[in-house]
Amino acid sequence: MTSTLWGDDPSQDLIELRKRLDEFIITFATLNVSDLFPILAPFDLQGIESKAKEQLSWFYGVFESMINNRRNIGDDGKEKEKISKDFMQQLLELHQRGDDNSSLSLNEVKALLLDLMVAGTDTIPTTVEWTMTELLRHPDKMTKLIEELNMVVGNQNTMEECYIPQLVYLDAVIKETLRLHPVAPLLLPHVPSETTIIGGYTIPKGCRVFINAWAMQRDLELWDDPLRFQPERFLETDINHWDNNFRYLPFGSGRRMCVGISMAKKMAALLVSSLVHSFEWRLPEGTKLSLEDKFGLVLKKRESLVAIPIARLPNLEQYK
Ligand code: HEM
Repeated sequence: MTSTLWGDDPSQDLIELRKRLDEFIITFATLNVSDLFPILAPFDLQGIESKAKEQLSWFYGVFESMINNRRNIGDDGKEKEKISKDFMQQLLELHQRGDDNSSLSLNEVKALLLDLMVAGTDTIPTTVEWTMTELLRHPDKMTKLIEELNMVVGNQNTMEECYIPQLVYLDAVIKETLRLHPVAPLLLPHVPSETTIIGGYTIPKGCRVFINAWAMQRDLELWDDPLRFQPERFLETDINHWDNNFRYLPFGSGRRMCVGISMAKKMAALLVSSLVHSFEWRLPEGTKLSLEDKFGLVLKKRESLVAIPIARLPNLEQYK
């Protein structure tokens, strides 16, 4: 994720960055009484606001020093070429554009970098972990996926991105996992800019609205046998995250839906398919798979999945 955002900046301590990000996500997801009783907000009773400000200023300091490093890179062709494609460079170009309609302030650049780090870091590994858990719980679905991988990729090749469009069962497996285990179960809070009436309920301007996608995606009135892991349901119909019937919302909907969908779908598909194509997976003796989750900004497994990989490909060279 960080290499997509700002390439390989050797001045960054990635372990420290990851630790700080985990702490920031916890602060971000902590229930704040001021959100429920805005009159209490000035007192910051739990100290969440001051902590968040401190954490933000640490991240913004890191981004500022990276941006300054960028500015010090001269017109040396090689260096310029290396940084030209990363996200930070694209944002800085928008910052330097200087036209009022589309240029970004430096604070907006820093906020967007942090936004993408928070949104893109835990979501994909969590989706992969839930997918592998469901496949291990359902050996018949795992076998079907292995058969598809054998047919499309074959065991003489290594899984690569170019095979993804042909892996339709894999796509259905990931969609079904996101139906049962949406990583953002309540999406992100939305705030209407106008008072609206929806289904007879008045939603006042400025109030905070949470959408319970988790419950909608398990609703008996909307899905057949909703608690069953059944990827085939996505092969038989064309339910998709962009359709407008609002029963399947793993990436949200409308103008504020996830901006990372295409990266997320490709990375999750590449990771799951590489794991399943290259290895046979077994659970350690006596382990029972748990589906318990842990509520937070991202809906993670309560207990991490532990599984043992056994090489499946005939040629050990393929693992290098
Ligand atoms: C499987 C992985 C992912 C899932 C399930 C997911 C899901 C979501 C959901 C549900 C929202 C809130 C939408 C709403 O409230 O209507 C969201 C927002 C967002 N996501 Fe993702 N996401 C994933 C990966 C990513 C990645 C990899 C990135 C970045 C590269 C990303 C960037 C964002 C951003 C920036 C927003 C905020 C959009 C806005 O408020 O305008 N997401 N995502």
